[in-house]
Amino acid sequence: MLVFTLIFFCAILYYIRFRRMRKPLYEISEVLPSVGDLPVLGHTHWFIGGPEKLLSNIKQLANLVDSSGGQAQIWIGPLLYYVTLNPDDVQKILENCLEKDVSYKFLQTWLGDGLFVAPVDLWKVHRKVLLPIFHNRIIEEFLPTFGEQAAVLVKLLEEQAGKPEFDIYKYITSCMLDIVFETAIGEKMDVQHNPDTPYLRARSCVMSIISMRLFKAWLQPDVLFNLTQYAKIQRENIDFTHKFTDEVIKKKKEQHKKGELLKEGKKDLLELLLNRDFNFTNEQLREHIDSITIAGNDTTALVIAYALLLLGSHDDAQDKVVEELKSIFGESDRIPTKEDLSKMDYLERVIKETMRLYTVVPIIGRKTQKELKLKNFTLPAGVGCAVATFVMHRSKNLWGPDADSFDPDRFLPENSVNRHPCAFIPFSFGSRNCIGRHFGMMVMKSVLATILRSYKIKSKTINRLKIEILLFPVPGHMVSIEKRNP
Ligand code: HEM
Repeated sequence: MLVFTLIFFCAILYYIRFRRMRKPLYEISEVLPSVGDLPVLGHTHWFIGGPEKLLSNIKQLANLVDSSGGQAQIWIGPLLYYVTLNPDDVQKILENCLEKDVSYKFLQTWLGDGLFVAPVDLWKVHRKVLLPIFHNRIIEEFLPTFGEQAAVLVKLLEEQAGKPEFDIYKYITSCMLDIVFETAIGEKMDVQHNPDTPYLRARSCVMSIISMRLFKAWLQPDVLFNLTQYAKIQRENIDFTHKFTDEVIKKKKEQHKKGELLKEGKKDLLELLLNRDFNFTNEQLREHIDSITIAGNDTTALVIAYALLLLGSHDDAQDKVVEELKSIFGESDRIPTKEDLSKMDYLERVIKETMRLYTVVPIIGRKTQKELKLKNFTLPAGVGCAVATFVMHRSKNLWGPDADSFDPDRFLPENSVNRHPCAFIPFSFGSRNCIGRHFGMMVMKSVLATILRSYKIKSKTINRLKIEILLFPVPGHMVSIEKRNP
């Protein structure tokens, strides 16, 4: 009885302390608008269901937020989030809140303190060291790799030419894996010819478990997750992927020490990091390299595949891209150069419009570290901020009544002059934006230009989407292709 009374009192004391520590959150919660919440549950019920249901729930909730003034509080279990669709507030959040939200902790088990998830103090130091290796001048050195791998892709796609529709995403993601591995670590993986390796299986297994955990409330507490078989499977597969990168780093460091790496000419990102005057530990190197190869692969592959789906259902836009490519390349089948890419204005607008309509990183999560003064409220420290880019990118308030339709010319300079800098943020915004955005734009242009010079694409419109960390179409990226110059 005594023990029970003691536990009871301890629990009460803990609860009082917990409430007191979180007093500022409850105070702001009194004034922030709320929509779609239930007593006790808050908004947790909106985040239950499979990946497709989840996306449609989030869209419904966002519509409620939009129609009630564009900002609201969302409670997921004990976590308070502020959601705003107002670009001024989004700009303040992305410029001032550099700490990632707690939901990124599931990625941290894998990527440690890699740039993508690093705590802000460490991130500040490491971002400065990594920034120069993503300079345009360096990315331009990778153009031959982009072109060569895109040519392999075009060759492999021959097996589908003239046949019924197929999922083109698996071809593109293999091509992007080859590009990202060669440019990041100098390894020619040849995934395009060998898509089923133990390393790639391990990688996709970890991705699926993390994605599942992110949206299944009961798998989130470590104590519960560790009781499931997923915990063991995740550990084994993470260890496997870590071992792979560790071995590459060990080999490269030895070559670096012995002076065996080329002094001049093209270098991969890992070599460039070893050349920086900064002593990364092997573990930090692995965390950065893994973050880069993971953040740079599916994102770019998805945008390329969505662009093909959109062009496949908009013949006029596809014809315009092909005309532009003809004016640049004529009959030549050369690999795109820096000058070629700089002339692809219409293709660039197509890519931007694709990223607006299909924002592959649909939500960005940050956390206030200190008080943040917004237009109507001052948020205390410790509030999660959810920036729903995929909702903002289709907002009729920001993009007009035809926000849902495909119109690359929205991105003509004359149509963009009055646009808010945070109305279109597929690569996020502020100092913690995507470090690989120039890499991404160049690789997407190179690969799309190479595919579209060889094939005519046909597709139906996309009507079912799901969220699995990134934004995927439920039926896959189904297209049919025909050779342009058989
Ligand atoms: C279409 C292509 C891409 C899109 C849409 C994209 C989008 C994004 C977004 C939205 C963020 C911020 C995420 C957040 O704050 O939660 C981000 C960060 C990041 N991206 Fe990208 N990305 C793309 C391509 C790439 C590429 C090609 C690389 C590397 C080769 C890359 C590496 C990174 C890294 C390392 C970060 C973390 C940056 C930091 O926290 O300082 N991304 N990306």
